[in-house]
Amino acid sequence: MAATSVRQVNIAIIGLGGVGKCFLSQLEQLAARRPSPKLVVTYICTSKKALYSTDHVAIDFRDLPSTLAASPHAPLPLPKLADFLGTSGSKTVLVDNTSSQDVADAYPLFLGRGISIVTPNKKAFSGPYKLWQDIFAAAAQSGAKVYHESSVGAGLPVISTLKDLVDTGDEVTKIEGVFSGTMSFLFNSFAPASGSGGGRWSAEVKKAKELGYTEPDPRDDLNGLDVARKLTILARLAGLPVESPTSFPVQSLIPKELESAASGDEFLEKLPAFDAQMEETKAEAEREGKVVRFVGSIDVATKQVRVGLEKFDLSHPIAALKGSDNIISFYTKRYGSNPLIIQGAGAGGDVTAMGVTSDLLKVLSQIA
Ligand SMILES: NC(=O)C1=CN([C@@H]2O[C@H](COP(=O)(O)OP(=O)(O)OC[C@H]3O[C@@H](n4cnc5c(N)ncnc54)[C@H](OP(=O)(O)O)[C@@H]3O)[C@@H](O)[C@H]2O)C=CC1
Ligand SMILES: N[C@@H](CC=O)C(=O)O
Ligand code: NA
Repeated sequence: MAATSVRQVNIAIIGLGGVGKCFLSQLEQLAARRPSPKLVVTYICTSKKALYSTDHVAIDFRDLPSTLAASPHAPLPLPKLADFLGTSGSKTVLVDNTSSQDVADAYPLFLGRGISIVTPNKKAFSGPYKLWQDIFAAAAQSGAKVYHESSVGAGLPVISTLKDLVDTGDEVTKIEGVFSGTMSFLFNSFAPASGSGGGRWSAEVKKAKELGYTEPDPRDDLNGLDVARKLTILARLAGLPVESPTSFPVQSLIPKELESAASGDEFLEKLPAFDAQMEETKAEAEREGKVVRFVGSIDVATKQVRVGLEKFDLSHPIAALKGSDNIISFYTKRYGSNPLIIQGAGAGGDVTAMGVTSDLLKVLSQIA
């Protein structure tokens, strides 16, 4: 019997933080379970260091991040990286585990060179509408694939579900819910529906960062921009050409006095002095027998997108969420008045990396 040939796909990884490390561990397990195609990691970098060799030899990533810290290489500039990956002679998938706008802006370049992309980074898909168009045009032209499931709801099947609804001809009329793992965690612990417990707002923010739920700079969660980015992505997939995440009303929870904080660390240090503001927001809802939660909605017919605080009865499913759970309801013509609902952890390294790894599997099934 003839031996089965083992095809090879090269993998390049940018970003090795909370999500990147979990992705690497899932990749190792995947490679062990599935001998074909052979997955060869040829490039890994953080913002400071890179591991690669000019002859595209497989990187042994078992001793990371210490080997990476000891590497003499700085990351390749992105156009050089596109050359390096585009000339390897093998199909290549770039995994962007950063929240970098620069890396996101280079997606059309990579895709145009035939390099597929999987990523939890929201910046490319929620940036200027022109970038969105360039990304999908470059992919269509070269045949490279681009998947970003974890850019909304972490590993929850939010994007794939919305694409399936649209691609099968359903009409999405409204999307609403809790889209931030950080905001969900903060309000579920600061203002639980049970009424008991509830730590100080600033302490809960610190905890959310330690648990790996927040953006690298937690102000990007608290100013509502992270949710606005997710709604921009979903609105575009539902057919609304939203120009940017700042083109609709977004409520910020950053105290006015801290808007000019020089860094995320300075912001966290000064936040305890403003706990009374969130205590008042919580108390106001309690006086009405409700809890406050941070939500978003897209009304496709009226083209209205909004992000901010709302009060909910204690019996409402949004009031009863736990931990970092997201809940996302899709109202469509087919589903009528009972929406299709997706609920579960919406932040955290492992669940986010799961979305990235499953995107990689989708790409492999099409290119290898
Ligand atoms: N954490 C979560 O629950 C979720 C995260 N996401 C998204 O996943 C992505 C990663 O998040 P997370 O792992 O938590 O973030 P981290 O801050 O933990 O890690 C980011 C990594 O990216 C690297 N990096 C940043 N900029 C660059 C650059 N220009 N070139 C190379 N490397 C760079 C950083 O390197 P260095 O260490 O040198 O700075 C670091 O290794 C983000 O886009 C986030 O929005 C999506 C859903 C959920
Ligand atoms: N910071 C984000 C991470 C996932 O997108 C969140 O809290 O939801
Ligand atoms: Na998702």
